[in-house]
Amino acid sequence: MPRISVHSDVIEEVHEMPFSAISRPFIPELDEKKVRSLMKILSDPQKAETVPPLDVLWVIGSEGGNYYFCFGGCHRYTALKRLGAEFVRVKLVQVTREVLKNYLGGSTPDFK
Ligand SMILES: Nc1ncnc2c1ncn2[C@@H]1O[C@H](COP(=O)(O)OP(=O)(O)OP(=O)(O)O)[C@@H](O)[C@H]1O
Repeated sequence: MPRISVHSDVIEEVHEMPFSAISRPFIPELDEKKVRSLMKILSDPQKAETVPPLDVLWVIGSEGGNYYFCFGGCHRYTALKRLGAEFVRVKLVQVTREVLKNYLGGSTPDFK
C-alpha cells in the first residue's frame, strides 16, 4: 500500500463549514469518557477553541462538485455530532480521488 501523507500540520487556515456536508464512512471506536469531556469543553464558548479543528479531506469532482470526508478526530467528531453542531471548525486538506481510494477502496465514488 502506498504511503499516504495527508495531514494538516502545514495548513494554518481554519474554516467553518456545515457539519452535514462532511461524510464519515466508518464507525469509530470510542472512549465514552473522552467524548463526554470534549462535549463539555465544546459547549463552553470560552473554551471551545482549545479543541483543534477537524481535518477534512476535500475532493473536487470532475464537474466541479465538492466532497468532504473526515476519517480521524473520532472523539471530536462524535462530540460535535452529539451536541448537534450545525457548523464546525475544520482544516481542509485538498486531495485527489486516488488518495481517497486508500481509505474507501472499491467503494470510492466517481466524483462529479
Ligand atoms: N477535555 C478534553 N478531552 C480530550 N481532548 C481535549 C479536551 N480538551 C481539549 N482537547 C484537545 O482535543 C484534541 C483531541 O484530539 P485526540 O487526537 O485526542 O482525539 P480525536 O482526534 O478527537 O479522536 P481520535 O484521535 O481517537 O481519532 C487534542 O488536541 C486535545 O488536546
